[in-house]
Amino acid sequence: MSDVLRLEAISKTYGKGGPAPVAVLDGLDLTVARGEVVALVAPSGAGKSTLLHIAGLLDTPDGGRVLVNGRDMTGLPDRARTEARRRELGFVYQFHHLLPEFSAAENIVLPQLAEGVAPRAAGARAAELLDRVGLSHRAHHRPAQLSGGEQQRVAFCRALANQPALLLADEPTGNLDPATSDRVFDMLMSLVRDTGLSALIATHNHQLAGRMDRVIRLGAAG
Ligand SMILES: Nc1ncnc2c1ncn2[C@@H]1O[C@H](COP(=O)(O)OP(=O)(O)OP(=O)(O)O)[C@@H](O)[C@H]1O
Repeated sequence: MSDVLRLEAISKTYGKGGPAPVAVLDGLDLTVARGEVVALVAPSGAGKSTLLHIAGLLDTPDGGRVLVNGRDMTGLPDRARTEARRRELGFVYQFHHLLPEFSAAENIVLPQLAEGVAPRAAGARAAELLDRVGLSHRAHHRPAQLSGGEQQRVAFCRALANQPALLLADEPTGNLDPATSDRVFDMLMSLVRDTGLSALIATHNHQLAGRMDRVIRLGAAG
């Protein structure tokens, strides 16, 4: 079986050894299989961001193992983790975090150049991705010239630019009004499905969660 992501017995406590430790994750197991789209539903404070940071190699657990594409990332030096993050993972956040001084296309080209892709090929990939989300006509606009939904669609393209093995998304449409959220989420899902991408997508929206292959609930409610 090939799991793109495997979290084994993950535990995390903030402020360990201090006066007010907060145990957030305690022996958590989670897998995302190749091609699978998994929803992560959690009440506020249950540890969703903590989990995504650990899965995204941005934070380390106190105990347990993180495997990406079968490779144990636990205990790797920072540099190797950063490299794995850039090569294998794509991120989408609630807010787009696009570079304001660059155009939509440039925001998708830049991460590819950082990975050594030739400028012409990077440009072609950006154009193809923008076309898929219906934004070819906005390629040369800067983020401030785009609507919230358009900005988020560009952020999806950027996350997919280097063809990651796994997409991690934290409330990717949480910042948008409900109608726009539905439309933009549809685009994300078809982009993910068309490219056979695996994804772990945190959302408070149960309707959106229900459209994914599997729902994982964290914490008591959810
Ligand atoms: N650096 C930290 N030090 C101490 N406690 C922390 C720290 N970061 C997070 N926490 C606590 O850990 C718990 C989980 O935080 P986390 O950000 O993972 O929650 P979340 O599920 O993403 O919440 P939300 O949906 O509201 O963003 C919360 O109770 C939070 O207060």
